[in-house]
Amino acid sequence: MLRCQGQTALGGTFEVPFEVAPPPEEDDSPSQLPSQVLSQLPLTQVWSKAPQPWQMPKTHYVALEHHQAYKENNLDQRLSHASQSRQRDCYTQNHNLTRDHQTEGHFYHQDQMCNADDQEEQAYQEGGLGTQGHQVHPGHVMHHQATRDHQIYTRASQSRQQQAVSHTMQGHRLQRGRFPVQLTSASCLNSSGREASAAGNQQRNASGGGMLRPVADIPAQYRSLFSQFPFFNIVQSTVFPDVFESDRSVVVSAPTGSGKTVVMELALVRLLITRDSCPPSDHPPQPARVVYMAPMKALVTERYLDWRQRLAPLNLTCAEITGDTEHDDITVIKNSQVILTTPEKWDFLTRRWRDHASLMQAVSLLLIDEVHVLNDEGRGPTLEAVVSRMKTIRATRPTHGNLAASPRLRFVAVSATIPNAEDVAAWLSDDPTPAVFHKLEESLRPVKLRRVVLGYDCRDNWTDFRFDLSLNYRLSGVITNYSENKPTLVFVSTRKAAQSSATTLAKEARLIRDAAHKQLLTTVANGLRDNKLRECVMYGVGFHHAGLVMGDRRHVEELFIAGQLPVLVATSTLAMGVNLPAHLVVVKSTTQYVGGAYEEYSSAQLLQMTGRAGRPQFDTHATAVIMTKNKHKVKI
Ligand SMILES: Nc1ncnc2c1ncn2[C@@H]1O[C@H](COP(=O)(O)OP(=O)(O)OP(=O)(O)O)[C@@H](O)[C@H]1O
Repeated sequence: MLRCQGQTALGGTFEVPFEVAPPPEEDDSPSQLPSQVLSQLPLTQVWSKAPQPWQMPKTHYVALEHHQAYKENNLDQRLSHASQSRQRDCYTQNHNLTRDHQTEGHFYHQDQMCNADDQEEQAYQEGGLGTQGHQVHPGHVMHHQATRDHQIYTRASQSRQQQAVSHTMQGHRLQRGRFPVQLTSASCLNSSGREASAAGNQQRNASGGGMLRPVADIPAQYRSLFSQFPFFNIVQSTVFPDVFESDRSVVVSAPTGSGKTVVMELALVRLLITRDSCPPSDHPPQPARVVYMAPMKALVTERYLDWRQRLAPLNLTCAEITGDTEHDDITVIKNSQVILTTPEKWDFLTRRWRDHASLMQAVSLLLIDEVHVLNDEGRGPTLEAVVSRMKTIRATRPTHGNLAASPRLRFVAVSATIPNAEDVAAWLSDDPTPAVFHKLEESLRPVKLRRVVLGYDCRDNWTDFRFDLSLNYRLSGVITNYSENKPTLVFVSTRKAAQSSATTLAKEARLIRDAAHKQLLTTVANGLRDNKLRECVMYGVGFHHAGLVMGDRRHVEELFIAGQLPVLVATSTLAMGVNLPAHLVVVKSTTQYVGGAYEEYSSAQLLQMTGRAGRPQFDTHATAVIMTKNKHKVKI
């Protein structure tokens, strides 16, 4: 009888007895982790990321005696990270693995290793790693092996695993699509309202739900869209069956930075595949169109710039149609397959839709980003009107013989902060095919986020403006304490505050790394139009708000994304979805000036702002610091 030990999220320990099944005699197919073990695991425990020995095919089965070598050599050691194939070689050659001789010279640095005591932290990171694919250490995922008294971790090369998934690794078979990352039961609620346990999840979805789906599951001609990573992350993999393998409308509520753009791209590819699958003779007069709607022009522009480039190889033409663009919008729509717009602009364009009925009826996919604006008193009604009108247009659509050639209008709505995803799904539903919803919890955020709330005194005679000003002088200390010398984004409520905070920081903080850094910043600063911005950038601080000319904004964004601008102070409008991620996010004061008075940020606004913390490509963890009045501290 073996025992698996570990720590729970609440700091307690757990111990689960289990037996290891003997290696399968005849059958080469993987067996499963004993269900009694799974059922006893704490909910917060992210479990193994690679096949356990008892899940491996016979030829991969590793007798426990070989693990004794690990155990004896590593009792007080940090954990070893070995590529799966190397491990197999080691095992079959019965190598004794020593600390410095692991994996035939493939020794991993101490800082890439973890201690069994850090199991929960590591498990969390691995959840992130699994979801990011390349997060903790590019190309590696964790293989988690329990022994009698000690947890031993090994790392398996992700690329090897991918090969295994595609059945090419040394001729051994692992089940396609069953990339071994399991969801914690508390973290996933599907539209049937059931929580799925790790084991239950596997059973629920034998086609691979609960496992990371490889990009190889997408037909080859569309894979270029997902070339940056080998696997869809845990959020994307969870919704994959509903988004990519069905035509139902879907609502996805998932944490900030969890890759919801890819979810929309999966729906887009699904539409292309459906269209491509039918003979050209069956096609209706208008080609199928996709409309992407986001509540902010900045977000639309960002998506347009990205998709224009990435969708071009798929022969898709994108068009950005917002209030800012001045051209014959209808002609532009006719000439494009993907239209990126705001609800307000689409509302305007579709009011007289009967004048261009066939054009509007050709919209087959409506992607709604940041769908939580439905809850916004000002903008919600417009979005609601647009969706209702699109439903009407859908209802009037002539049906062509071949459904694949003339797919129904499908809605895919995503957000990080939609509390009532089920209501939105019900609203988007179509009678024969009700929409599904997925609510994925914060624990699935790829980059773990630490939230710190700092309270400050506000004297009785101070106005909110005065309090806000006083925080300028605290910023430098907060950044020094929490940034780990990594890029920091500071959110403020007004343009004026952005400029004044940046100016104070430029005077107080020491952010220049060396002479070369100074030189680079000076060169960029000299190209900026705004005098104040120029002065600040020289000292490593930028500010960003709608009052700046577009060129200045772009330069500052690029400098920040490149990691050369240590601090960027921005107005809170930048928070929603715009991809300027930082290691540290500071929310300087929780009040904003609206309609002539100060009011507290809503929790959704705070979530959007703090959600910018954590750059999946660079960070395994991130920090968000919220600076507020002492009296408000408890409320946040
Ligand atoms: N499967 C994946 N593996 C690795 N990185 C990924 C994966 N999917 C997405 N990413 C990266 O994660 C980052 C965040 O993605 P995205 O902007 O789509 O998140 P989001 O959920 O829309 O966030 P927000 O709610 O903040 O707008 C991007 O840099 C993207 O390239």
